[in-house]
Amino acid sequence: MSISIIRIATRQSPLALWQAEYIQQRLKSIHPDLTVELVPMTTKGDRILGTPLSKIGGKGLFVKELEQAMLEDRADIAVHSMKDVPYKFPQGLELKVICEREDPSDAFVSNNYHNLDELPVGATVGTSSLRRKMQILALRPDLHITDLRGNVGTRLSKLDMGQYDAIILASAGLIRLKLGDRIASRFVPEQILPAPGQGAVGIEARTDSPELDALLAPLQDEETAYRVKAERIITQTLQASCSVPIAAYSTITDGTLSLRALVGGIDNQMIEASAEGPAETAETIGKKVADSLLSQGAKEMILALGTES
Ligand SMILES: NCc1[nH]cc(CCC(=O)O)c1CC(=O)O
Repeated sequence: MSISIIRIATRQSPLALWQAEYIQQRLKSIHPDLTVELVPMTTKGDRILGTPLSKIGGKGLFVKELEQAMLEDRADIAVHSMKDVPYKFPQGLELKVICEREDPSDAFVSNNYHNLDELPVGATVGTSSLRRKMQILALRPDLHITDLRGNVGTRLSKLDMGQYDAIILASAGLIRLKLGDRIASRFVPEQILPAPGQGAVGIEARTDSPELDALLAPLQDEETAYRVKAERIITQTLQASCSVPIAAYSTITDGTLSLRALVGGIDNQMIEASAEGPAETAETIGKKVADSLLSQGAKEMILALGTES
């Protein structure tokens, strides 16, 4: 029996819908006879908006309902921002493909200032990401970092209402929503190292679907897949939840993958490691960097964070 329809489980935020529609269009253009439908749903993460993510159980809250739908055969695939996908998949589901990466950088967004250096002493910067917070404070210890949640549009309106001098968002999300003109400047990885997988979307589906796998395979971007694989090994090896400030970013030049990662602890302590090698050995490179972080006490730092507040 051959597959004639693919149902995409999706959240209803503008960014989630963009990603689902992007995959819908790509699948349709590769397989013109295929019907590709969206199955919109609301997740727990969408319902609880007032509390910092790190306090309510993390990013997994945004994927559970989608995963349930696939396991119960109400949907066939889910499209994720790779940086929001926990490293562990539930029994019966797996990551199938990783698509081409958008700009992986973090963006400085402000109506009054061009970059971090221009901000006056003690200015207020909005972000709920511990990864962004630790790296901004390393560059500018004087700044006040305050929480900022909600989807991209909500975050921008909070900036526009004057609650923050600047906010930090992923460039990729802004570009996809055609809000790229809100980017005042982009951070280079030496300033703010991106989150593992930032800017890449991936597709999750049931493990027992070889026919579906064949339909999805052409969407894979090999370079991005190696890079994201290397970056995600860090989170996986350290078994870090999203309440741990972790950054990992890699590039591939002439077949050589270079990976750098950071882990933050209490009192703005920060450790880092890097390694490189042939792109096909992405996993080994990831493990090498993770081992170096472990030997510098990453595990103890993470445990200390957990018992902090
Ligand atoms: N945490 C929310 C989230 N998840 C994915 C993106 C967009 C960038 C991407 O696809 O990596 C964003 C917005 C942001 O962090 O500003």
